[in-house]
Amino acid sequence: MGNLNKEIRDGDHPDITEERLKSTFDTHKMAAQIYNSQRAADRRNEITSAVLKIPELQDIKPLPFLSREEKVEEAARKIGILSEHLYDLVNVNDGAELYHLNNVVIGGEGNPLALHGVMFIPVLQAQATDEQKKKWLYRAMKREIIGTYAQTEMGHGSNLRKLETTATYDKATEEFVLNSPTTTSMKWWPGNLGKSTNYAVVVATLIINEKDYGPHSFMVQLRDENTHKPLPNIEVGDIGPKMAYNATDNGFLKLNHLRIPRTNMLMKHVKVEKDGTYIKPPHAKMSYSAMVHVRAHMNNTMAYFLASSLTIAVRYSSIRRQGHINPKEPEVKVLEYQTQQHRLFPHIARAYAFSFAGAETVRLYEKVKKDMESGETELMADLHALTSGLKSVVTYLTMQGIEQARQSCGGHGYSMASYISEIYGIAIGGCTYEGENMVMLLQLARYLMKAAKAVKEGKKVEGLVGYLSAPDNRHSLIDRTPEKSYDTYLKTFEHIARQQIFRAFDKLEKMLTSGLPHSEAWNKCSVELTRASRLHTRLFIAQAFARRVHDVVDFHIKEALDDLLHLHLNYELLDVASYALEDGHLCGEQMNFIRSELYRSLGKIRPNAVSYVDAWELSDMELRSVLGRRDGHVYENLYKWAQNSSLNRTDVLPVFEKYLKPLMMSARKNSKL
Ligand SMILES: CCCCCCC/C=C/C(=O)SCCNC(=O)CCNC(=O)[C@H](O)C(C)(C)COP(=O)(O)OP(=O)(O)OC[C@H]1O[C@@H](n2cnc3c(N)ncnc32)[C@H](O)[C@@H]1OP(=O)(O)O
Ligand SMILES: Cc1cc2nc3c(=O)[nH]c(=O)nc-3n(C[C@H](O)[C@H](O)[C@H](O)COP(=O)(O)OP(=O)(O)OC[C@H]3O[C@@H](n4cnc5c(N)ncnc54)[C@H](O)[C@@H]3O)c2cc1C
Repeated sequence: MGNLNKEIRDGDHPDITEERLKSTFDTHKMAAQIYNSQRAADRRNEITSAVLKIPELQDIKPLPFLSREEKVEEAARKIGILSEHLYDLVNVNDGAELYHLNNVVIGGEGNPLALHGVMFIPVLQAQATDEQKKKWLYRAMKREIIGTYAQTEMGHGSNLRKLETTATYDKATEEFVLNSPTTTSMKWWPGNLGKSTNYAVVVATLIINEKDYGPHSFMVQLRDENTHKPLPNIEVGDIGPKMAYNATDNGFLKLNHLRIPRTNMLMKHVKVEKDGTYIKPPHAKMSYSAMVHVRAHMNNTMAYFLASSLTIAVRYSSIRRQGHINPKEPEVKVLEYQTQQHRLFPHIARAYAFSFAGAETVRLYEKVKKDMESGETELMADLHALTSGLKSVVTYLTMQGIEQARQSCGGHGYSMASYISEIYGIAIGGCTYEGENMVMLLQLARYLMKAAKAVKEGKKVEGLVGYLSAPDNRHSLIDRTPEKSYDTYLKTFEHIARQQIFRAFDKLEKMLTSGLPHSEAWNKCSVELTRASRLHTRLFIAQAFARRVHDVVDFHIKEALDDLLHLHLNYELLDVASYALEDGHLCGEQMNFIRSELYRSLGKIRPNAVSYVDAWELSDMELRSVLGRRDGHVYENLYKWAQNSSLNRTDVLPVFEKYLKPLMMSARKNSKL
């Protein structure tokens, strides 16, 4: 039968092997849950193995030792090699496989084609007519052209209706004139816009006969296809170094009365006729599809970032020995400390939860995408609400989890050798891009307030907000049901979300009734509204986790996931319990029950801790972390890693002669006086 944990190898650090031998489940079968099928989990490993056999695809040196220019060049070099070998080597054939290939070979710091795949191609697929697809999409898919999605401006990102870049229709020439009239109207941030791309879908405010029709998408060629020089009337460049993600050239773009043909407006759903007649799309927000595409996939991206940092932290915690629990025994693995377990295990549960919630979200997204093809838009509002809430909650909780992982590695966590700080820097961009988190929570709140209004008017609501119409218990029964019956937990989460949604609703109504204009009342309620959105979203995540565990057939996998779910429900409930204590839904005794269940859960998770993270099957190449090495041999490799520092090239640096020696000489001279 072999070992249940598939990472066990001869020669590994005995402390990590000891952990793996305790596994109660097959880590590769667990990977099938995480990646949604055994086939997908197998393919990931096949792809990793194929990559490991190609020497040119390995990092030239650890990425933290590269300058920004070297990072950009290294990513482009690898993209070139990958493009040559993509099909013959590993036969990569879907988005998830490409994403994995990219993570292994290039990593999260970005590459010249990052936005090309993530937004440029999806926006053309969703918004281009068949004719436009022939012109640009197929060329883009073959990588004959490289594009990006240029929407955000220096002065406006969140409020799309105030974008200053204009696209004014000139009926006489059947052209749009694209113009950035001010400094703040420059496109600012789009990924790969700076140096890599030669095309962009530019989002600009459409003006016809002096009437503002709001943001619309236009295809703009930025650079000559052969020389890569910017075309006339176009100023384009890189916006400079960022907190992380520095292999990507996020850029600026100024358009100076640039003329493009009328047929460069993406017109699958919306049209401007030759005579300037505007034909509305079936749904006003269809042109926001590229953003919804990314938001729908962000749960999985964030789960991946969180899982990466936890793999590093948990593996390291299993070989790091420091201090004693029993003074008569040797120093313990730091993973034995309850505080370490409490710091890490709930985040492991969250990473699993995000990935299960992510799978449900992608399914809904695929359905809505298909519906939209035929002009059917009924589920767009549900999808927008769901992705807005999840995007905000998941990125925020991921940020918390990664930082806990870093701190759990002590001093070495602060070194780039852990690579956690880079993962953190990349991941937290997600709190901002694709809609700043507060802004998106308030989008969900609009949907929740509509549902609350309907319930108050005696109507029944269904779907994601169905629980608002369902019967509610005055008091939670959480400590009065058999173990592993999660319904009472979920009912308590429902109660908490429902109470907060109606609290926000009542506050808003009261202000409106007192005569306050809607936008002012909304602003005065907005903290309460964002709370409602967070609680609704956290309920959805818990439900998605429970649904997945319910559906698992394999006994050992189900049992292991059940333990994680139990931890998740108790930890998350403690985190939001004040809402339920406020109205007496939970009492002090029940809080004690939840706390003791949480501590019991930590103990249950402990023997499988390394196996839970191993099940993500993240190779050393993609983790890029000395602390997170699969074999556990951290210390000797930390020393080797430090040898890469350019400061170690010579024993004495020129700064010694230049500054330090004179400083010390003069100090010595002064002390002799
Ligand atoms: C690993 C690293 C990878 C890095 C890749 C990073 C790539 C990053 C790319 C980007 O960041 S691209 C730029 C992203 N920018 C944003 O996300 C901007 C955020 N702002 C918006 O999306 C919109 O401005 C807004 C906040 C949604 C508001 O839009 P608008 O002003 O037009 O609408 P409202 O008046 O607020 O709402 C009207 C109505 O429309 C509904 N609605 C809005 N969006 C959608 C949608 N996408 N689908 C369906 N419905 C939508 C909204 O709910 C309102 O409905 P009602 O309440 O009136 O019924
Ligand atoms: C790494 C990264 C990659 C990016 N890639 C791209 C890209 O490829 N293409 C692209 O077009 N853009 C890109 N962006 C830009 C990104 O989408 C925007 O920065 C983002 O949407 C936030 O908009 P903003 O910068 O205008 O923030 P602001 O709106 O200025 O936010 C500032 C503060 O104001 C608050 N705020 C704003 N409006 C409201 C409101 N209505 N109610 C309450 N509070 C509000 C926010 O909550 C926040 O606290 C990227 C950004 C980053 C960081």
